[in-house]
Amino acid sequence: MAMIKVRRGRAWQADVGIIGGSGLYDLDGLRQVKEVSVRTPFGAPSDAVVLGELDGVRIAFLSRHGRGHTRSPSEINYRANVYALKSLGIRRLISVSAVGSMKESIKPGHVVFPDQFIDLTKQRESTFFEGGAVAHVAFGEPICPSLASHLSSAAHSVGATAHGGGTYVCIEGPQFSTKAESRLYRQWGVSVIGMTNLPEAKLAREAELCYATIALVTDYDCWHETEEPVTVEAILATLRQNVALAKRLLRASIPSAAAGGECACQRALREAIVTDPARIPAALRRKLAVLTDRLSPAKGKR
Ligand SMILES: CSC[C@H]1O[C@H](OP(=O)(O)O)[C@H](O)[C@@H]1O
Ligand SMILES: Nc1ncnc2[nH]cnc12
Repeated sequence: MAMIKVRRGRAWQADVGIIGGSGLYDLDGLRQVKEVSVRTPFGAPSDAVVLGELDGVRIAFLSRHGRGHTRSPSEINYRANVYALKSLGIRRLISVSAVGSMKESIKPGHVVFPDQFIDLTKQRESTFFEGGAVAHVAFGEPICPSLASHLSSAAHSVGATAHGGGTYVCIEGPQFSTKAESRLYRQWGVSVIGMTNLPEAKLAREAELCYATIALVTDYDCWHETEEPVTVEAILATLRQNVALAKRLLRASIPSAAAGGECACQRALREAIVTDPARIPAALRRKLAVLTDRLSPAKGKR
């Protein structure tokens, strides 16, 4: 396996990053595949990044929990994952995730493209900016509407039953919710429940990446009166049927997603860093360079 330390001299540039969640540990149809073990100043990503070409688009694929599913949602180093993909040059990041449904009409086997989040996590590192550099990015629209619309169009073309929009409540886990919690989230009007996407979306925004999620519905959590409460066994059984669909959907969406123009997500840091640059220690500036290089006067502040 190639070992690369990616900082400024980027050896291989990808267009689109994909983070595969539960059940999606690889991609079909990738050509000229190589694996790279990316080191980041935030530690090690969940696994090696798989690089390759899919229908002419350069892809960087990372398994969120690691191949073999070795990291729980609380143990995933989201910062290293997003930083590693950013350092490979991607501008768009597609997440694929298993979720529970919080509405009767959203059935196991369906696909949801959430556009909002509620954060109930408790112990996640969800910013790159700390220790002497402070940034506050806008997060009112946490999902890139343009990327989500490419995914949603592709969903129809591959025959998926898809729901556009909806709120994803992100719990800490790894335990599933209690019935009281599940009923409460339903009162909040959320559409789906999961344990991973919120820190990733925050970090993607700080990394100026367009981010959108393909949420594969696997269960009705534990609120449903007549369905069995969620179990891992049931989730994996539904995923076995759905992963092929998710792969087809990815393949159908990637060419148009990659061809999309620049959008506001890719300028998220422009007005966000409040710290006086003269006060940011040189070592921290180097650590953040992959994220902030574009903003330095030499590269032209857009
Ligand atoms: C294995 S079921 C619970 C697990 O699945 C989801 O993960 P991901 O978003 O990576 O597909 C959920 O958030 C839990 O981590
Ligand atoms: N019911 C559920 N709760 C949390 N995460 C999930 N991932 C898939 N189903 C889930």
